[in-house]
Amino acid sequence: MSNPDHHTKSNGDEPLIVVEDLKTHYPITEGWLRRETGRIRAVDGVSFTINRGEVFGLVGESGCGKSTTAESILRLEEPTAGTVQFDGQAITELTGQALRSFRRRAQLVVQDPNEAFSPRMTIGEAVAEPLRLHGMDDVSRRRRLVEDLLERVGLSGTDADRYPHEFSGGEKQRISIARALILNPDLIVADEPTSALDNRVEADVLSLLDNIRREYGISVLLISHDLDIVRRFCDRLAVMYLGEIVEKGPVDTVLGSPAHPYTRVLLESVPSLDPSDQTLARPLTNTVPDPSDPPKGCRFHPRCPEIIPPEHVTLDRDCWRSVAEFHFTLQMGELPETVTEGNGDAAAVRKAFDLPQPLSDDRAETAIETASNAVADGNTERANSVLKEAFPTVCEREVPPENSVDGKLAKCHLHNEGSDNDLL
Ligand SMILES: Nc1ncnc2c1ncn2[C@@H]1O[C@H](COP(=O)(O)OP(=O)(O)OP(=O)(O)O)[C@@H](O)[C@H]1O
Repeated sequence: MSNPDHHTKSNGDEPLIVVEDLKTHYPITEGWLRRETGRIRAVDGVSFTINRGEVFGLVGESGCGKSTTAESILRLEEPTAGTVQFDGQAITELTGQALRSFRRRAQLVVQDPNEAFSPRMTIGEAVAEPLRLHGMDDVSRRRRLVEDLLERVGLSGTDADRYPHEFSGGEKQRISIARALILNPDLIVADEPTSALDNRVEADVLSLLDNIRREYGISVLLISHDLDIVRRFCDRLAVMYLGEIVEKGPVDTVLGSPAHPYTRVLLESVPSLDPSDQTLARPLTNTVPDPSDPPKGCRFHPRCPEIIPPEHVTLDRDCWRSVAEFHFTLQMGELPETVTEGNGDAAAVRKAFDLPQPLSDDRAETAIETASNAVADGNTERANSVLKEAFPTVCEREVPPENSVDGKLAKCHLHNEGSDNDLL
């Protein structure tokens, strides 16, 4: 691309972006003195790298911290801790000219192109605006660059004189991409770039992004909750849950043979003929915990269909899953409609959770009997404490390390070195 603002891109093999233990917390305040009473731990210790010219995907349910991660990388949010290196420089230390250069080299494409343009500015003016702001005063030169870029994103040079309302959503997103490209960036952050578009246009816009990164060697951070999009367009990805990355690695291996139970839940179906495997793709509980008070140990443990039983428990997998579902459903306050606390019907409690009577493990049976009686007596607090004491799990007790599993990293106790939990 001929661009006077062109900077020399480093061709080193080192990654373009290195994020280390990044934390971005939002304070929760109270009263007119705005006293801090807590913190939303939107991003809570994430590490990953983005290589030059690659598309890196960040996936996870709404609210898991994807946008906050992106905003922290772009310095739109101030990180609470950790570092982000961009081409070897810590972005939080940039000031003056270096900061301006960074702003030019890292561009954002937002979700909704309908909100990205002023209705009073022509498309040409909008696309040229970053050039003007960065000091290029030569109007005809700006115009040439804009026309060239509009053609590259599949529009015509003469479209520069038209206004945003004359374009469809997909065309507007192409124009947003042209605007992001005009300063010859090294990184484009695309935050759910097609969520406001219909499926047909979505594929066109994503193919455009893909072509552009191939043509210009630009890195793309693609944020999406849609695993199909990530599968088609990304080289590597990170899966986020409650402010943490639970699994990361090449797209083929992470989505082809996910190592983390949460990734399996996101994928929804385990490719297996064994129907009991299907239950492993369904979370134990539905509520995503509050990011200001995340669960101890593994943050996914109250929902994890593959939660590890205590060593002394000898139940088979399905039965243990029923016990765990009872335990955490009660803890999260999600009892099914068929269970009425305090109605004296302990059998209904067992039935609702598919807990056979008696269980094959005596200690487990005693605990389940006591806990279901406590629910039937309306004493869920006692039921909770009985279950907590009877079924201690490493998943609740300890924060899992990042374990390497067949070319991916998974933050899960199932893959701890020396663990035979893979057999579960
Ligand atoms: N400016 C803010 N102030 C306070 N809390 C915030 C702010 N921005 C985000 N949050 C909270 O931080 C958490 C992470 O939000 P974030 O938008 O990063 O998640 P996300 O994965 O991008 O979700 P979505 O897909 O819905 O955009 C959420 O609990 C959200 O409510």
